[in-house]
Amino acid sequence: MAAPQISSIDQQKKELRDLMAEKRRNAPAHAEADLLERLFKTVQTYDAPSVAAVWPLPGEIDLRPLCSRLARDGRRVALPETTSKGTPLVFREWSKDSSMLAGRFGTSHPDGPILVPDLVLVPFLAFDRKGFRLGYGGGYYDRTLAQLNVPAIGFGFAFQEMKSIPIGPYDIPLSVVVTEKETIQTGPYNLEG
Ligand SMILES: Nc1nc2c(c(=O)[nH]1)N(C=O)[C@@H](CNc1ccc(C(=O)N[C@@H](CCC(=O)O)C(=O)O)cc1)CN2
Ligand SMILES: Nc1ncnc2c1ncn2[C@@H]1O[C@H](COP(=O)(O)OP(=O)(O)OP(=O)(O)O)[C@@H](O)[C@H]1O
Repeated sequence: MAAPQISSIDQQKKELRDLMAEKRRNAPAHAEADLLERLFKTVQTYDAPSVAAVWPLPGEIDLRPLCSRLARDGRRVALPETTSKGTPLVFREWSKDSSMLAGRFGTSHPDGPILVPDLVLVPFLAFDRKGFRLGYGGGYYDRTLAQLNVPAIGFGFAFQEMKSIPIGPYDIPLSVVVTEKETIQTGPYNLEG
């Protein structure tokens, strides 16, 4: 039987994914709190009534304290439900009393109504200064952002920066990338949303 064809971009992405997952396991402790603080301040510059965050997978940056803070600040908070492969994410409203349901690939989503966000916080394994990112390879955020057309704020640690991320035909650049060290304006939406 012939081996499955993997494009060279997909192969490069797989190698970067393995490297960045390893680096993230060694992240310093204070960096995460610094990142959440900067991310909160960045969200505050957007006039977005509803903000999509993510519920952490093991080893990921934990946005749960930020979710609570955004809700207290008067934003509606949405979290993604991981839909079947090849379809955009669906976002569901979260509040501190929400029950969480188990979803695909170990993800969790709130047992709440669908809420279309005005701003999306996007996780990544690696990013570059043009706003391109490397995710888990599901293509979920690219499909979702293509459909929503709202600003996307990427968040991660400074060491996740790469000189250049291999770009595929569907990759949509982030508007801003927030790390524990800086807030990098990358895309066309910038601060005005
Ligand atoms: N916390 C969190 N939630 C998130 C994401 C994320 O990166 N972090 N996503 C960001 O997109 C979406 C979920 N995307 C994911 C895509 C693939 C896999 C995954 O583990 N895939 C397996 C095998 C897939 C398969 O069976 O084909 C793997 O890659 O080994 C996990 C999450 C939405 N929710
Ligand atoms: N809008 C789209 N329409 C069709 N295919 C797409 C679209 N967006 C992404 N894909 C495909 O999905 C696959 C995975 O994409 P990619 O490697 O960019 O995922 P990722 O951004 O790393 O993952 P994620 O967004 O889930 O974190 C690729 O084969 C890509 O071509």
